[in-house]
Amino acid sequence: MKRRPITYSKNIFIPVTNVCRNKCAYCGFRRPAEHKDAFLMTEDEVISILKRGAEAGCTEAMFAFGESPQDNPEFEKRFGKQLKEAGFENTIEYTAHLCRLALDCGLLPHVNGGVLSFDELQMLAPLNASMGLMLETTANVPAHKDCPGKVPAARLEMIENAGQLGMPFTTGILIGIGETRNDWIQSLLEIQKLHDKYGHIQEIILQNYTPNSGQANPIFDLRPPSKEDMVDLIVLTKNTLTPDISIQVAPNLMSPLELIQYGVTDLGGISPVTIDYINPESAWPEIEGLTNLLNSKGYEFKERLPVHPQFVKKGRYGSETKELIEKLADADGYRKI
Ligand SMILES: O=c1nc2n(C[C@H](O)[C@H](O)[C@H](O)CO)c3cc(O)ccc3cc-2c(=O)[nH]1
Ligand SMILES: C[C@H]1O[C@@H](n2cnc3c(N)ncnc32)[C@H](O)[C@@H]1O
Ligand code: MET
Ligand code: SF4
Repeated sequence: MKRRPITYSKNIFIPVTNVCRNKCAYCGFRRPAEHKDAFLMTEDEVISILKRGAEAGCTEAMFAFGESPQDNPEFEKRFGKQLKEAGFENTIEYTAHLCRLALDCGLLPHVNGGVLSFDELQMLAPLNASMGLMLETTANVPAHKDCPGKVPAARLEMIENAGQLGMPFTTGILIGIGETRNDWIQSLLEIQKLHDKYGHIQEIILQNYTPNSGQANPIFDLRPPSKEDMVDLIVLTKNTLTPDISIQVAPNLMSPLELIQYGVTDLGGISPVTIDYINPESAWPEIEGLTNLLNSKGYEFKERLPVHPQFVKKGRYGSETKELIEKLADADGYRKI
């Protein structure tokens, strides 16, 4: 029997702001608003990355950034003026504008800005090919101390809201953060439950916690998963979720060659242009080399859009992305070559 292809999306990563209301112990991306390296990207900075992405043939602009930065008065003090002068009340309004710029440059937005309210989701949904939020885990782990946005119920609620809005959605679980194996199963079951209700989950990311030098918080209860842990998780996922949900691992965090045979179907966003701002020391593999390697092992490696083929074929994505998706997709819903 012919295997289904392994897919990926050629993307750019736009980290709109690294200020965040949460303090995840594993995160090396966040900076306190008063820190010298805290930033809110300017429109010109974003445009410059968008242009480089378009030139390199990317189709996805992934906006991943700190959650509700304006909850922090220091953020308002330092960046409020920059936002207001650009004409925006808050980061989400600004992100909507950046999504429009991405579409103008020929790139399809995928926003993951942490927990968003229903109204915020509703504002961004038409401008996105798909959206995302990692569930992380259904467990209350110490690594999520002082993280209002990592309360499992808040995350599940947003994933449910995205389902009500009909958005193709990426979620996932992060392992090695103090959870148990039973928590993996509970997390998978909650994700499947929402998918049974709304049919909107396009992929589940199985992310292995990876230490990096940016971590500002004291590290407790964190353990980088072994290859064996990831294999167990992949097999569990394959046996728990319906097969219409892609199983994604990040090829810069663990060698995909040793994992794909267990049921991985997707390698997520790979960028020829930007680094992975979440794990900056973990370089992206080069796409051509990875393609040859996978082909030599008998796998087809196929480029998709940030919205998975079955949703492309159903016309299910943000209304304002329709024209570009129709231009970029082939008859099977993959990227046209
Ligand atoms: O480069 C990254 N891409 C991440 N992506 C993007 C992902 O790799 C792809 O862009 C999606 O498959 C959409 O095509 C995420 C997307 C989400 O919706 C939620 C979480 C992530 C996490 C990461 C990440 O840590 N690094
Ligand atoms: C964007 C996503 O990146 C994940 N994330 C955050 N920090 C790390 C890390 N050190 N290693 C692996 N994944 C991480 C979280 O799951 C978040 O939701
Ligand atoms: N801060 C958000 C979250 O952790 C988005 C990804 S991390 C920059 O959910
Ligand atoms: S992982 Fe996301 S939510 Fe957690 S501190 Fe980092 S930026 Fe904030």
